[in-house]
Amino acid sequence: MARSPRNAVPASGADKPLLSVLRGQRLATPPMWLMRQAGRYLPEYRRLRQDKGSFLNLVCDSAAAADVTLQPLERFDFDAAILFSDILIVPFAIGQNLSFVAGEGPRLTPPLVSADLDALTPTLTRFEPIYETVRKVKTRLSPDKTLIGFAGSPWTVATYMIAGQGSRDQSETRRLAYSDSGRFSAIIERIEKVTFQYLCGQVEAGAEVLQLFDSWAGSLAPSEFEKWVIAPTARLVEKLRHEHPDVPIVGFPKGAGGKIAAYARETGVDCVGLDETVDPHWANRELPKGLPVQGNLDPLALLAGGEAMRVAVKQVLDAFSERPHIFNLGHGILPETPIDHVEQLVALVKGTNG
Ligand SMILES: Cc1c2[nH]c(c1CCC(=O)O)Cc1[nH]c(c(CCC(=O)O)c1C)Cc1[nH]c(c(CCC(=O)O)c1C)Cc1[nH]c(c(C)c1CCC(=O)O)C2
Repeated sequence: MARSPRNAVPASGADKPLLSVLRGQRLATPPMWLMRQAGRYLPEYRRLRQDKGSFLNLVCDSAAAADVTLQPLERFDFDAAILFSDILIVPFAIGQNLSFVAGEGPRLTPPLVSADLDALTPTLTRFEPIYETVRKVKTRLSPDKTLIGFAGSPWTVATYMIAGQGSRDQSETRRLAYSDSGRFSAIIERIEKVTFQYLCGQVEAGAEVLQLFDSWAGSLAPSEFEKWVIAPTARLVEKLRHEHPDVPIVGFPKGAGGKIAAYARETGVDCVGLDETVDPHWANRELPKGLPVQGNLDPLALLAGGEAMRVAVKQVLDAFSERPHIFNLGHGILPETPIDHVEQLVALVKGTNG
């Protein structure tokens, strides 16, 4: 099925390569950014992070979070900045307590596996510092760069809210979805509603693209995937589209394998993010013609660097040479990644490596 670009390119976005690709144009040099590009592999991030004490303090300090958002663009010729925040700010605003335990990951209390949704007191003012970060970044961003806002998908956010933490196979959440689908639907719908408000707030503050991170999309059986990944994402995309028709939406159903084709056809996203386990040639064959894709270099190829990285980069570039493509990793950059490998990657993708 051929796909025509949904939006005409407005004058304000005409000189932003990332927006051009999201509107269906193929560029000879793909625009690029890296998931988790602001983070622990950067010494300047580690310094600021230490000064602020906790990750949540850093996220809620708009001036510092704006600095962190822009740090990677000061070093590398990336085409986009991604708001420095976290997908778990939504459960925080829905009323769970949020903390990040060093070496163990996030904690949300009370976990909804035992607590009732109605016991939580929504506090949407918890979004205010994030919107302020967006405004601050926007005033400092050069005109050819794009600011990406984001949220987690309802399914992935639900897995954290229910377990109260990350989980290996999301089994508590998958079990609840089968055993009490009414209660589970209510949780999904609450997340969907608050995420919609949150993303609209980001756009109103200046975000130009939205990405939905669905990190645990891969853990669901196909019919459950339809119910809890595709349907809520499609509803969210439709509402956002109605409110902000010019803002492209990238969906990233990590680990979804062959179900990515249905995701691309049925959710209405403008671009599909691919993780590194997806064969780019398969994706190019199976995804709707003309649909932009984002990805999907293995973060470990970047970590390894050298000839292995060069080969892997070429495979990704070649596979998507006839489709609108945003170059990215298949998942977040690893904290141990050497900075000079990132420099080499940018040179390879941008063709400035001689
Ligand atoms: C599942 C998920 C989370 N957060 C996110 C996801 C979806 C993507 C994915 O699958 O990685 C998304 C996220 N988290 C962060 C961003 C910022 C923007 C970016 O640079 O991409 C984004 C887009 C910052 C962060 N979020 C977190 C850090 C590390 C915090 C620190 O500095 O200690 C950063 C930079 C913390 C976090 N946040 C989360 C976990 C599980 C953890 C702990 C694990 C870890 O430390 O990597 C939840």
